[in-house]
Amino acid sequence: MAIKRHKITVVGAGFTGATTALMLAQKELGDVVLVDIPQLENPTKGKALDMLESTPVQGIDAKITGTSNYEDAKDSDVVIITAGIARKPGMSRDDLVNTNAGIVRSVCENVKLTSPNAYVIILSNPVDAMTYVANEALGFPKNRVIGQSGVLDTARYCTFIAQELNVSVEDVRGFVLGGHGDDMVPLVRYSNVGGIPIEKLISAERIEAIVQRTRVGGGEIVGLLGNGSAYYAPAASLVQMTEAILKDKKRIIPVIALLEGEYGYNNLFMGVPVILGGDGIEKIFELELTESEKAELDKSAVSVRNVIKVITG
Ligand SMILES: NC(=O)C1=CN([C@@H]2O[C@H](COP(=O)(O)OP(=O)(O)OC[C@H]3O[C@@H](n4cnc5c(N)ncnc54)[C@H](O)[C@@H]3O)[C@@H](O)[C@H]2O)C=CC1
Ligand SMILES: O=C([O-])CC(=O)C(=O)O
Repeated sequence: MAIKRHKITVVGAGFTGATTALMLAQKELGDVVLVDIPQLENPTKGKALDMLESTPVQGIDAKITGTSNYEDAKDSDVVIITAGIARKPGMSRDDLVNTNAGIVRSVCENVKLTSPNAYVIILSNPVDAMTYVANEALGFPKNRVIGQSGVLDTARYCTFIAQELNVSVEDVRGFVLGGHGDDMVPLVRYSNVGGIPIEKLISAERIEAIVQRTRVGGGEIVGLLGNGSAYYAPAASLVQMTEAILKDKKRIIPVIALLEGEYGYNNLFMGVPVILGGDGIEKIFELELTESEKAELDKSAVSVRNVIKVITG
């Protein structure tokens, strides 16, 4: 049988969705279908066509199409969900929960019917709770329902460490665990630069400042943009996750996964380090945590559960 290109659907053709579609095409990860609501069908087609017309200039082979019809997205290998509203200054991600739960649920009902074998990556906020909602609506095996938070939060953390030391971002390694809220848990003990623990290179006071800036990193961008939230780094994070799956790279990265006993939590979707490869979430790593790290993770887990309670009652 002829080898076919991968098919990747991005639901939500707004800032994050459109940026993700372009970045996916630029990496030639597959053909991209951009889906938005029927009222926005023409602008969605227009964005996709504009991107497609950039491909000869960029020297990339990828079809990019826009639609509001899930039949066009049929049998996608990966579906990325960015549909929903974004926060504005003064709002928390949790303020989006009721509106976005309805949107994510209806999107997932369509995805379930048209791409039953897809690996689904959720971005819509509050993302831990939205991954829970997606899982309920999809009914897919847990390795195929994956939320994005940790790649982005870790990227921000590593950016700030590289800036602090004036070294290459390529040499910075770290992990941010927990929910995608202001009580996320950057793991300082597991962070290094070129193998050197950051605690040997940066003062405790400056590390604490980096941790705090990471925790409110999304809010920093929301404050600067004034009318929406981050999209370049979130899109890059989604592309890294998609690439890990489609190329079976077996990356070790933090994603939002269903926890069934890991770290002592049950029936909870939250950010933990996993192997992400051709079968989605292939393994969850349970890192050894100190008492204070575990207490921070517990606090973050309580926040995630409280948001889920808003929708489940
Ligand atoms: N988890 C994370 O790390 C991040 C999450 N986000 C979240 O991603 C979401 C999208 O953010 P942006 O792209 O900046 O917002 P945006 O407003 O630019 O785009 C959202 C798009 O979703 C579409 N949409 C709404 N209902 C839909 C439906 N039922 N079906 C298909 N499309 C639908 C809208 O028409 C709009 O085009 C927000 O909830 C935001 O908070 C954003 C950045 C990072
Ligand atoms: O802050 C927001 O609302 C969007 C987001 O999740 C992020 O950029 O981390």
